[in-house]
Amino acid sequence: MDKNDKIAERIGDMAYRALLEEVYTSPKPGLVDLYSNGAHKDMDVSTFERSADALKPYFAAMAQEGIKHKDSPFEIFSNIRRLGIDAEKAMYHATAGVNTHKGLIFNMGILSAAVGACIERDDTVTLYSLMEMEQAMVRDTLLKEVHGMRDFTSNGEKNLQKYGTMGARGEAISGYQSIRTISLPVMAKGISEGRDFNLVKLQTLFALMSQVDDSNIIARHNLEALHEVKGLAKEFLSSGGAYQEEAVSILKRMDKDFIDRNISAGGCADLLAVTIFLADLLWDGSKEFSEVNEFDIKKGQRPMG
Ligand SMILES: CC(C)(COP(=O)(O)OP(=O)(O)OC[C@H]1O[C@@H](n2cnc3c(N)ncnc32)[C@H](O[C@H]2O[C@H](COP(=O)(O)OP(=O)(O)OP(=O)(O)O)[C@@H](O)[C@H]2O)[C@@H]1O)[C@@H](O)C(=O)NCCC(=O)NCCS
Ligand SMILES: Nc1ncnc2[nH]cnc12
Repeated sequence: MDKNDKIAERIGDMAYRALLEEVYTSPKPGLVDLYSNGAHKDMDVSTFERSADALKPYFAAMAQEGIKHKDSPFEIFSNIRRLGIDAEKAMYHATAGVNTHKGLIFNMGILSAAVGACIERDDTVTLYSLMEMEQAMVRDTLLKEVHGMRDFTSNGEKNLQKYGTMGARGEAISGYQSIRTISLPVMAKGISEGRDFNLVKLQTLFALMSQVDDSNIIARHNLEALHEVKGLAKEFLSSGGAYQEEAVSILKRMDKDFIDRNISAGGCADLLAVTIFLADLLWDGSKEFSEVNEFDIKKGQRPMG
């Protein structure tokens, strides 16, 4: 295995671990975790584990595409879209037809490829260089697709037509603004304060739920439900969030409520997984996050231990 294969494999492994770190975060109201299947009758933790196993080689293959075509971002994106379709098929095969990570494949696939391209081009990756590469890869193509959309079949497409919300595509088009401005700073602060990582991940999830237009909530309900969930998340955060003494009992009660009402913030769960991946990739744990803007891939160095 040559150097590039090793880097691609390491990126795939980091993506894989981020998927497991996300689903193991507990208790996540309405979502699958170690205590409950949330508002999902068709999946549990083992479904996500099987899906993550199946997807790992595809994230590595997408990183390889980034490495191979570092100077032609358009080519990277068109190549990984084909891989993305194959990854979706592998996901459905591993889960017996359940959609665990369709949206995640899109966003983690794009970023895995962008990481590969940055490392091949610069021997390192920063948040800035990563998002610059990602924008060169996807922005024009996705903007054209969204503006030229005529048939609205998927949940996200129906949401776009009905409400103008952009969902997973919107995150990619914006250079993952929700992650750059909401979740990554919360996660980095929690890690640098030495807090329990499960609580840091819960705090990060709620920061996302308080602001993100989650397609899953909209598709299952409407904008009113989305605004209600954002309000509940804001309330939870303002009473101390995941770091308050009563956090777990509050979240378990909220889980029952979300299950009864079929509320699931699958999009925010995806963004949590991507945030974990980026925190692992970009932050070596030695400095305050705000000071850090040049990162090497630290072989084996992981903020989460
Ligand atoms: C570009 C696609 C993602 C198009 O998909 P779609 O048109 O459906 O667009 P969205 O609805 O916006 O996104 C689909 C999934 O993305 C996640 N998501 C939702 N909101 C956001 C957001 N604001 N930011 C980021 N990501 C978001 C979410 O995925 C997760 O939830 C799914 C599991 O939950 P569940 O409720 O069970 O979902 P369903 O089974 O659909 O509902 P039920 O029937 O159960 O009620 C799971 O997918 C998680 O990942 C949204 O569901 C993409 O699909 C596409 O076009 N792919 C083609 C290949 C490609 O372009 N690849 C690029 C390179 S890899
Ligand atoms: N833990 C989870 N539960 C439900 N949907 C999800 N989508 C991504 N992660 C999820």
